[in-house]
Amino acid sequence: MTDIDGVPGGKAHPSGLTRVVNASPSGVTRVVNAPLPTKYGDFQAVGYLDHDRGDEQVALVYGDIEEEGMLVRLHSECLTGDAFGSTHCECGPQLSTALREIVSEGRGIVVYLRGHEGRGIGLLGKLRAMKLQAEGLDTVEANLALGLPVDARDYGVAAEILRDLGVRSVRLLSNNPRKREALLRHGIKVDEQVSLLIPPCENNITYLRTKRERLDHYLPHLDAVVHSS
Ligand SMILES: Nc1nc2c(ncn2[C@@H]2O[C@H](COP(=O)(O)OP(=O)(O)OP(=O)(O)O)[C@@H](O)[C@H]2O)c(=O)[nH]1
Repeated sequence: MTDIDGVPGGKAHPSGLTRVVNASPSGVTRVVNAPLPTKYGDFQAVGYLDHDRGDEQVALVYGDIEEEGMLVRLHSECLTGDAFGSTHCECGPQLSTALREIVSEGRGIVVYLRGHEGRGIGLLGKLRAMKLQAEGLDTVEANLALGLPVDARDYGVAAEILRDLGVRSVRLLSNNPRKREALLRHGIKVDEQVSLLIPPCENNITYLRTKRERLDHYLPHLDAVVHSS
């Protein structure tokens, strides 16, 4: 068990508010731990600086950290879904469900991945892709029509953050097999992939079917939905 305030090599920042830990060789620095009470439960927000990309990253930690088998969600940033409640995708409900499941388990971590917006093509790229989807392309075709990769996300920073927190193996809350493969590649064991199935709605059923058919996401619950498109 690792206490996130007791990181080896950690030292109190003169401000007394932050804790600065030496940069790890892999390029993330833990900058601050702050209590984050939420409507789901009381988390610790652990803030990191990613030196390679310059991104500010955050991990939400609930309960005591275990080295093995932590329930972990790697959540790709989605301003439209997470903050605005867009029903184009299921990102918002996936985030809230993950936070709830972690609280109900008593421990777990959400790594909220900045720089992953739009599967890595950025907010403006995603909005342009959404416009093309409204005109009839699917989510894969839309990225390609813009001359952008279908999925440009890298999970190296997520693995570095998990390692810094003292996590060696996870139960991964995700329907995307590529996240599992990416974590394994970056040296974090995945004991289990725990699906995060959100009931579809009229606005996202086509998008979800595309993710299942073209991006290999595990979404068996879509079979139960009457085909409307
Ligand atoms: N390019 C693009 N990205 C989108 C679109 N809708 C949502 N996203 C982004 O997709 C990312 C989430 O990826 P998904 O493929 O939905 O799910 P995932 O994270 O791979 O898999 P799960 O772990 O099961 O959620 C977020 O960064 C969203 O901003 C879209 O229409 N086009």
